[in-house]
Amino acid sequence: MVGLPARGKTYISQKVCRYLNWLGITTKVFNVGNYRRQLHGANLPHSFFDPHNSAGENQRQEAAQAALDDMLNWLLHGDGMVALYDATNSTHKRRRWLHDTLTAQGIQVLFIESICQDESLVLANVRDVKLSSPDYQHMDPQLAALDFSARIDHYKEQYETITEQEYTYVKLINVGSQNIINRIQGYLESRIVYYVLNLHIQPRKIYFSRHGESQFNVLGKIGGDSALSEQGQRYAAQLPTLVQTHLGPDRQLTVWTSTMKRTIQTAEGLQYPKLQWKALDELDAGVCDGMTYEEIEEQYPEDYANRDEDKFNYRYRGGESYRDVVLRLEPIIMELERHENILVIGHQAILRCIYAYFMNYSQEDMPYIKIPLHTLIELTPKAYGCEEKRYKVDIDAVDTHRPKPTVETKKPKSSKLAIQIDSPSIASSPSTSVTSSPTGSKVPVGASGEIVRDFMSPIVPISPGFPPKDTKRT
Ligand SMILES: O=P(O)(O)OC[C@H]1O[C@@](CO)(OP(=O)(O)O)[C@@H](O)[C@@H]1O
Repeated sequence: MVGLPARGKTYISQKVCRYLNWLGITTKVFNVGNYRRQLHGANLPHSFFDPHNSAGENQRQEAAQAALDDMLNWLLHGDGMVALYDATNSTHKRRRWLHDTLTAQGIQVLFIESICQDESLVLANVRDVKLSSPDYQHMDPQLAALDFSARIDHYKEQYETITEQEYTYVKLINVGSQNIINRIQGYLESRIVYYVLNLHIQPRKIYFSRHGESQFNVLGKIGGDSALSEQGQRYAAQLPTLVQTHLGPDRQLTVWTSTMKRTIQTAEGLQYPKLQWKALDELDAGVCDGMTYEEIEEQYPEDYANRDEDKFNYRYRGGESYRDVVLRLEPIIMELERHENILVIGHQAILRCIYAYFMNYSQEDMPYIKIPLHTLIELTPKAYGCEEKRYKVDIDAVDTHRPKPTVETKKPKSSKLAIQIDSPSIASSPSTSVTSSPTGSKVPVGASGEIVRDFMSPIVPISPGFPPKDTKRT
């Protein structure tokens, strides 16, 4: 990261970290401020950051070195794939040191610089985030704000924006009003850049609701494309008032559904623009589609046990795993980041994956998150996470949640574990097969006239022709 204090560097680092971990790319943030507090204590006066204070300068370099050592250790000897080095890194000298140390170890470096000239945004960030940091605990907020702006001034004295044309970098100027990218190479860098370009900080709400109870839900059958049950229809009828009550009148909202009957019917009464996404269709249960869990256990006992063993990676025969679903939901995450108020009317597995991204759940816990029927979930993105509220509607519905099996309830482990390690195309176990459905329909218009967006279609094209890069890590 590169930028003056209070330019959203920590926010961006944490978002990128969450996004990459969600995709299965082991990522960690190394925040130099935390090392500085550990080594030299919090509550340091702004003079500590004065570039003419050589003692302070040395101590800051000590913290920077300690963070870099840990980061290198984690990347080279731990399981780290991507690390975010969260500090101001605001001089050519500091960046040269970082760049040379990292590239000498075969680590690919991408600088993300955040520039914000809008003083009101900077002040809001100081007020909302910085004053509650351990640096200013027990301090009068007004004095703390003055101290922090004096700290920013010290950094401004030395600040050098990135001009090093030989480096790979992205500059984010005034939260998306202008972006500059330089020498971006390879898939991972492109993904990260594409992601940060979609981030915004406008206040907004993200709503999730499963479809109303379906006829298959009542029968205990999974998958299918059944219509709503009577109770489900009652939920659909109440949803518009529920949404309006919590969103507020006259507020804009876009409603996303899958292409399946149960979500489309649930959205029917909502008077907002709607969009159907193929990518939001429920996890494809392959040969088990339309069966109850009991029937699956009877007819495919090994598969049943294997799913309990590793639910995230287990791929239904001819269907999908949660891991597959995460990959096909990536464009949805990009679009969710880009948009303002959104209501996603989805399915159990789909909403678990999206919710896990926002609420930072591990891949292991993701398939067991409780997303009950007839409940509206409201997320309000804040500086470093989301605030959550759940509104349960008083209309009975079946409970489709199956808890994580404990050691006692687990079936004996099968010798033929159907685990998919990476992408669908490299599945090797005979009991796994590549899914056919998520390539999805290319039909642009849905049955009821809405636009259907295939999950593979890019929303903003990434410039082609980035030169290929070697196997170095970022
Ligand atoms: O991964 P598990 O826990 O099986 O949950 C996913 C299942 O949830 C269900 C309900 O059991 O979703 P939905 O209500 O959207 O139909 C199934 O269709 C789907 O296979």
